[in-house]
Amino acid sequence: MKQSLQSWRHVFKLDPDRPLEDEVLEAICMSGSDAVMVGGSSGVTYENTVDLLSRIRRFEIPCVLEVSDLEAVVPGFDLYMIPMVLNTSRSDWLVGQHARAVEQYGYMIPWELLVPEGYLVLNPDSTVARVTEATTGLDAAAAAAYAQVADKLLQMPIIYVEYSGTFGDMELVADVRRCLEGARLFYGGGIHDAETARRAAAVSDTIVVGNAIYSDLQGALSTVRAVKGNSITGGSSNGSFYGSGSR
Ligand SMILES: CC(C)=CCC/C(C)=C/CC/C(C)=C/CC/C(C)=C/CC/C(C)=C/CC/C(C)=C/CC/C(C)=C/COP(=O)(O)OP(=O)(O)O
Ligand SMILES: O=P(O)(O)OC[C@@H](O)CO
Ligand SMILES: [Mg+2]
Repeated sequence: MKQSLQSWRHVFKLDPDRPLEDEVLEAICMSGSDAVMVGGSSGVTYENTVDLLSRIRRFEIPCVLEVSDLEAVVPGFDLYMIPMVLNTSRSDWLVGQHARAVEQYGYMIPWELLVPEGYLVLNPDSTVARVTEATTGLDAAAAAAYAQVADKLLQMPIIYVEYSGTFGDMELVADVRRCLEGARLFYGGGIHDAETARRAAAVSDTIVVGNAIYSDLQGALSTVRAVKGNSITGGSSNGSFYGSGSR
C-alpha cells in the first residue's frame, strides 16, 4: 500500500546528535504536530538514533527516520525518508550513496517503507550545503525547474525546499509549489514562531521545524498551533499514514 503523508501539515525534526530533556521531548511529542522526523546532517550514529527512537516510542506520534548516514539506519521507524539532493554538484548525494546502500542492505530493504525526498538545498551557510556541495544560488525559475524534474519526470512524492538554519525566500517557495503537479512540498528552515510558521505554511504543504526546538521551545510549540489551529488532537494518536488528505 502506498504510504500517504498527504495530511501532514507540521513536522518536528529532532537531531539525535543534540541533547534533549525528557520534558522537552514530551512537549514536542504531545504538541499536536503530525509527525516527528529524526535526522541531522552530521554526528548521527546508530547509538544516538536508537536512543532517540526508543524515547520517542513512549508516545504515539508517527516517527520517521530521515536517512543521512548508512551507519545510522535503525529498524523500527514508521517510514524511512531518503534525501536525494537535486542541486548537488556531486552525484554521490543524488544517487551514489543510495546505490551503495542498496548493495549493502539488499533484500533487507523494506521498499514499501521508503519515501524519496527531492531536496533543494538553498542556504549556503548550512552544513548540509557544504557537505553536499549544493549549488545554492538558484533563482526561483531554476529552483522551479529542478522541482519539476523531480516531480514530473522522476515522480518523486516530496520536494523538500531546505533552508536549514535560516528563513528562506517565500516567493521562491511559492513559485516552486505553483509548478508542482503530484509532489508534496515540504519547507524547512528558520521557522521559529507563529508568524514564520504561518508564512511558510501559506506557500507549502508541510512545514518542518528543527532548530527552534533547541533554542526556543515555546516558539517551536507555537508553530503547531499556528498551522493546525483547532485541528490539534493532543498529538497522542499515531493515526494512519493511509489518510486521504488533500493539498
Ligand atoms: C532493516 C532496515 C530497517 C533497513 C532499512 C533499509 C534502508 C532504509 C536502507 C537505506 C536505503 C537507502 C537508499 C538509503 C540512502 C542512504 C544515504 C546515506 C543517502 C544519502 C542521503 C543524503 C543525500 C544525505 C545528505 C545530507 C542530507 C540531505 C541530510 C538530510 C537531513 C538534513 C538536511 C538535516 C539538516 O541538518 P542539520 O543537522 O539541521 O544541519 P545544518 O542545519 O547545519 O545543515
Ligand atoms: O532547523 P531548521 O532551520 O528549523 O530547519 C528545519 C529542517 O529543514 C532542517 O533539515
Ligand atoms: Mg538542524
